[in-house]
Amino acid sequence: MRILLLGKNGQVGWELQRALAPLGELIALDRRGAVEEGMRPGEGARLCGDLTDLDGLAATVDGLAPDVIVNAAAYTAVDKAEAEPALAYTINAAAVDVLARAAARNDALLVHYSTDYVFDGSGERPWQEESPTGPLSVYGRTKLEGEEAIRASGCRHLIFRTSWVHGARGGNFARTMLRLAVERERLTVIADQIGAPTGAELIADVSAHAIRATLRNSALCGTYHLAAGGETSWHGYASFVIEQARRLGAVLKVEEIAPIASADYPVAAARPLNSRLDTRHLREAFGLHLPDWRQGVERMLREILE
Ligand SMILES: NC(=O)C1=CN([C@@H]2O[C@H](COP(=O)(O)OP(=O)(O)OC[C@H]3O[C@@H](n4cnc5c(N)ncnc54)[C@H](OP(=O)(O)O)[C@@H]3O)[C@@H](O)[C@H]2O)C=CC1
Ligand SMILES: Cc1cn([C@H]2C[C@H](O)[C@@H](COP(=O)(O)OP(=O)(O)O[C@H]3O[C@@H](C)C(=O)[C@@H](O)[C@H]3O)O2)c(=O)[nH]c1=O
Ligand SMILES: [Mg+2]
Repeated sequence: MRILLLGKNGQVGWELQRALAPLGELIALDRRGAVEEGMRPGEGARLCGDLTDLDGLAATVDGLAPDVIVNAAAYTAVDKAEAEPALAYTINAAAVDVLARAAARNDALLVHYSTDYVFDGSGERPWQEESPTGPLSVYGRTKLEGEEAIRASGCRHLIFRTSWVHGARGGNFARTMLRLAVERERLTVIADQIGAPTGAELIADVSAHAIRATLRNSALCGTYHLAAGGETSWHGYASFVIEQARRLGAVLKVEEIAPIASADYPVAAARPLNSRLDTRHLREAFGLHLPDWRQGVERMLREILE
């Protein structure tokens, strides 16, 4: 079996390199691409991993004819996307459309990631897969357009909507809090946005299990919510990170972590207040357990700090 992984050096992509390796021959690309190994030096074809190169991307999938395409690449700078909507659209929607059509042509399974930011954040009930969407930001809107392109293409697919991703490698909220806690005595952190921090390791491992199951049973194809168990606010998340980091011996300057409202934290892109994702469909379809978010965060902190 041949697997094509795009975005291999992002938080999720990095963990997928590990989790997908035992499933088959893995061709992992970042935006710089690679040269396919030929029989003789210089003979290999150029492999494109750049999601802004739509023709290169289609040619790469057709050339490799993979059994599975896993797309971990995305435009993830939420505030910056408000000023760069065209680029965000190309990477999060147009390129995904190209991948979905190529998957359909090559009868490949397409695995893709989406976000809690496709929802408008109203209410307090966890969102289900079929709940009405209503993105508040360019990032959320372009991610939703990517999902819709996949569903319209007719390709076999798995779309995993996840939330608040963290990994030991790459930029994320926990790392930002650790950095600020060294520099400042007081942090102000939003306490009225509720969701679940989810580890890139967990996402990658669940993806590998789900891919194996779906290759044996196409009825499992579809859109699933994939987030760690439990819920918290960004303030609760920050407080846990600081407390655990101290327990692990980190020397931090911070003395106060003040809870604030979203309205008191002006940013370019609006975020949903309710980012809770109901993961029952995923757990039941694949027979998996999703551990509490604290477990993944603690593990990441150990990896960073010990
Ligand atoms: N991060 C989060 O909190 C959440 C993420 N998601 C989704 O999960 C998936 C994985 O996210 P995550 O791993 O955290 O994201 P990261 O930002 O860590 O990784 C995204 C990767 O995409 C790459 N990329 C960006 N533009 C291009 C391009 N034009 N061509 C090729 N690669 C490109 C980046 O490369 P480079 O480093 O070179 O820019 C980076 O390696 C995404 O679909 C994201 O939307 C969903 C919910 C939450
Ligand atoms: C740095 C900082 C952020 N915040 C707030 C802003 C924001 O609402 C929240 C998180 O900040 P971030 O910039 O990490 O958030 P953001 O980049 O919006 O994170 C999102 O990324 C995309 C890719 C997703 O798909 C989402 O699931 C989510 O993880 O915390 C504070 O309240 N205080 C602070 O000091
Ligand atoms: Mg961010």
